[in-house]
Amino acid sequence: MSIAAVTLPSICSQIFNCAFPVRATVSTGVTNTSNLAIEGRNLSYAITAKNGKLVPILNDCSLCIPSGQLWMLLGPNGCGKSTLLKILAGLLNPTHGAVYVKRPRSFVFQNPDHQVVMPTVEADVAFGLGKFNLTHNEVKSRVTKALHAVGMSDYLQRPVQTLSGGQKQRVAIAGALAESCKVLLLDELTTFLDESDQIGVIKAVKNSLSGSEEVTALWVTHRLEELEYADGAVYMENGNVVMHGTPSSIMGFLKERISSYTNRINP
Ligand SMILES: Nc1ncnc2c1ncn2[C@@H]1O[C@H](COP(=O)(O)OP(=O)(O)OP(=O)(O)O)[C@@H](O)[C@H]1O
Repeated sequence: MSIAAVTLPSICSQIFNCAFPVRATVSTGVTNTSNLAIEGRNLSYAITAKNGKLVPILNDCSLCIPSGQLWMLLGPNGCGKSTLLKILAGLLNPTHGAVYVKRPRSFVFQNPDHQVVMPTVEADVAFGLGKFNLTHNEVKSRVTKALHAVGMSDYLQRPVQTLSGGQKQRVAIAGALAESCKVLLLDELTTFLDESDQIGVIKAVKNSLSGSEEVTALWVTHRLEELEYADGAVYMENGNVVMHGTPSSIMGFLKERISSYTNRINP
């Protein structure tokens, strides 16, 4: 499949049955008029090097992700995945372009030991709810529901230091869900996990999207096998969004790439 066949506007119009773009833009972002949870348009990001020169990290990246779906953000080391995710999380400001992400949004970090801060699972998931002025019963109900969504109901009183890496990631995701987060931005959560923890976390994310409230997840990964759990994927190289589409179209494209590379080095 050629890259041109799956450019962003064609994918957006296939998914949403509309032309791209169909919305008003303001200088600080994008006003969303369709059922998109995440939209980035022509996003660029550069840093200023010590010699004062601008070093481009992202070049004119566009993507759109429908509500209620799990999408993967894939690409080789250093292509800009985490930078793009941080822009979507509001942790970095793009040098150019417009971004819309449904609120509240939550960024979950790679290292499971950086995720959990309280002594028990229950206290950790409840931690972020302090700002909402909820009753004790409301807190309890949100914590229970969120832990159920990630398959951790039986761990309510567990000291967090006794959890595996994947269980810590699931507790962190439960914390975001308890806060009624609409968008989960997940940065290479499975990097430090063994295979069973890895699958447990992906399934927990998938399950957390199937509830009544529409939660959307964007998952950064290196692992192609994780694509099978996704509803869609964005593939990046060298600071560019190269392709945006269904997992099978991305997989086909990557297989073609790998086989042409293999043919070149081993004719
Ligand atoms: N603050 C910074 N200063 C200098 N270079 C940076 C900075 N932030 C990112 N970069 C560079 O930008 C490029 C993209 O980094 P980024 O972390 O977004 O890539 P990535 O695709 O997430 O990589 P990985 O898969 O290895 O985590 C890399 O070459 C990185 O070294």
